[in-house]
Amino acid sequence: MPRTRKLLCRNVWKIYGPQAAAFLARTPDPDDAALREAGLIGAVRAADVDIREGEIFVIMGLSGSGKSTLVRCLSRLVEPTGGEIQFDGEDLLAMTEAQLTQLRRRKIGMVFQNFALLPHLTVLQNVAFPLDVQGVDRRTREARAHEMIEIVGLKGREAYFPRQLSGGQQQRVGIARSLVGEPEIWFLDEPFSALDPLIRREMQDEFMRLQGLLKKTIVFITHDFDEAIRLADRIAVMKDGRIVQTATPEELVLNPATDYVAEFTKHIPRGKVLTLRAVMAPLGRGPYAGDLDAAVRVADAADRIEAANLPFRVIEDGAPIGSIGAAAVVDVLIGRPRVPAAE
Ligand SMILES: Nc1ncnc2c1ncn2[C@@H]1O[C@H](COP(=O)(O)OP(=O)(O)OP(=O)(O)O)[C@@H](O)[C@H]1O
Repeated sequence: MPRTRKLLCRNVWKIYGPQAAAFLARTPDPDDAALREAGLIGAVRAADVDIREGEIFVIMGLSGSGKSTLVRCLSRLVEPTGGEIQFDGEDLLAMTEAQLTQLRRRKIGMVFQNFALLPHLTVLQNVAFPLDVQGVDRRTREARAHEMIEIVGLKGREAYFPRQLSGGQQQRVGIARSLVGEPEIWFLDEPFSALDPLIRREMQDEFMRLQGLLKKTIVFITHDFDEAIRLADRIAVMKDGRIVQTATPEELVLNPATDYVAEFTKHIPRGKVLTLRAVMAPLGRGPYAGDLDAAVRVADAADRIEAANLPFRVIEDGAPIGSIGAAAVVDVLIGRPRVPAAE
């Protein structure tokens, strides 16, 4: 996993209601009762987030858990009531309005659930719009917009208006527009929630393909745990304004921190989440059918492993670290607990 830190939050709070800042100064870690008594809403409570360059960081939680508020705090679209936020090592909360505007224009791309396209502009004009605001000349911005439209698969529809496009196509325009300024960090707030399930899956695949090309740092909000599992390098699970656990999908499934997290992970097919590293046996004497990467998910390697007569070596950083055979794969797929033996 990439290590350079992109965005750091320490003890971030967003409390809505009268004199929230003074209240937080007096009561540094208010519980439910203290907030209720003061007539305040703790939308984000003591959030710690550490987002690394190039990762897909998903914030997952049910409606009202504080996801949107937290993400808006990260770009100061919402002013945090307390805490510390660093963007590329710079103190976000100390920035002036002008610095923030520059930061949002040049470094941040955003996509929302409701597409938020400008209805009277064509696809080309919508995608080029952020560059227009930045004062980029027409030739350059249209050339960039054409490039992005092609990347999201809408070539040929440049002259259409949003109303002439399907929901999935409109969201592709939103995605192209959010990327046209070449942001360093990409915030997506429930971008696919308004789409029907089939199109939604297609857009998730498309999103992963784009990320393979662009390798952005991504903060992705969803209330759908399946979506989180499919897309995330790491997931922060929120409940009542608090982050209850931040972990890889695999860690969440193997070691849920609370019953609440366990409830989400319960129905997730293990093979889709567990990697070969998590289920492999010690290295034996061989012979082996071949090598497989330790980070591959069991479900993705299952066909190959089951079709072979011999086990595979599991490789990490070029070195063999274990072995995996068909029996172990079947155990994971049917959810049978097992102590792995060397193969
Ligand atoms: N401007 C506001 N004034 C008062 N309370 C607010 C405001 N914005 C959000 N809240 C409250 O903060 C809490 C968190 O809201 P938020 O929108 O961040 O949740 P969410 O997890 O993004 O929900 P959803 O998935 O429904 O968008 C909710 O209880 C909400 O009612």
